[in-house]
Amino acid sequence: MKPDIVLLASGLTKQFGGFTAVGGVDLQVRRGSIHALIGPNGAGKTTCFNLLTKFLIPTSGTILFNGKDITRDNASEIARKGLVRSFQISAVFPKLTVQNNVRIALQRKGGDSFDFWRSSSVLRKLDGQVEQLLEAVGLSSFRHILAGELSYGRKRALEIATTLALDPEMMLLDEPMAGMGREDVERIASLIRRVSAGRTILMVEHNLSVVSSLCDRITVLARGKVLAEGDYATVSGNPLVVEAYIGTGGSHGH
Ligand SMILES: Nc1ncnc2c1ncn2[C@@H]1O[C@H](COP(=O)(O)OP(=O)(O)OP(=O)(O)O)[C@@H](O)[C@H]1O
Repeated sequence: MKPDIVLLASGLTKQFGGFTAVGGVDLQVRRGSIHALIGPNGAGKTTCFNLLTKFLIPTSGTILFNGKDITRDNASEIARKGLVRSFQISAVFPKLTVQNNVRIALQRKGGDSFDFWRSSSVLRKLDGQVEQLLEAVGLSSFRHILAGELSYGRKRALEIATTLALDPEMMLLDEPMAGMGREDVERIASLIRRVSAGRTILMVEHNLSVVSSLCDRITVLARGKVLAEGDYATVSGNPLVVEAYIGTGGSHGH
């Protein structure tokens, strides 16, 4: 049986020269949860995220995915194991239609061979999957639009579709709401809630109202360390968290 803790980081540390950006972070992400990593500016969220998604190599510490050590794996190795970072691995091609972007993502998962294209039954199956994914992210009526012409929020929805095409067990989202207007934020939040069924999601997110309504569990980082952890009510009521946010002028750059 797979462990209840799908992603487990222990003593995760990253130093840049003499500066410790992340220092001894322990993180446990429970299977099936939506988990957020928050914290004031410079807390080490991005560095931590890059360590977990293998964009950076830790100075020390270990990362286990489904109980297996992935500390030394690269980004494509962990993607094959079911741990996929959205918005990076799933690049969107702006000159292709929405539909073809999803098709290519599915084709990648399928192995990308010549035989693949020759079999019409495989092609029909693929069409069905494209349809399902477009529907899942609310882009069915935009299928023939070039991806580059989509609004910002819909582009993000397309990125989620191309990530879902890989059918990841765990999705890592880097600030999914960054740069969005309120309407898009609500649309993407409900999309994330829908696609979280049967998966685990870890996200770095600055928008605290999104975090409060979407996430089951929140880890607050400050100065490269875990300051608090729990549900939103617990962490937002923690005086250390309030102080950390006030001390650095908040997380929104005001
Ligand atoms: N490549 C690097 N070289 C040197 N220092 C770095 C590097 N990357 C990050 N840092 C430093 O590490 C600290 C943590 O940065 P990080 O970007 O992880 O924080 P963050 O919580 O994501 O901040 P923000 O909310 O502002 O994006 C910062 O002080 C930053 O200047």
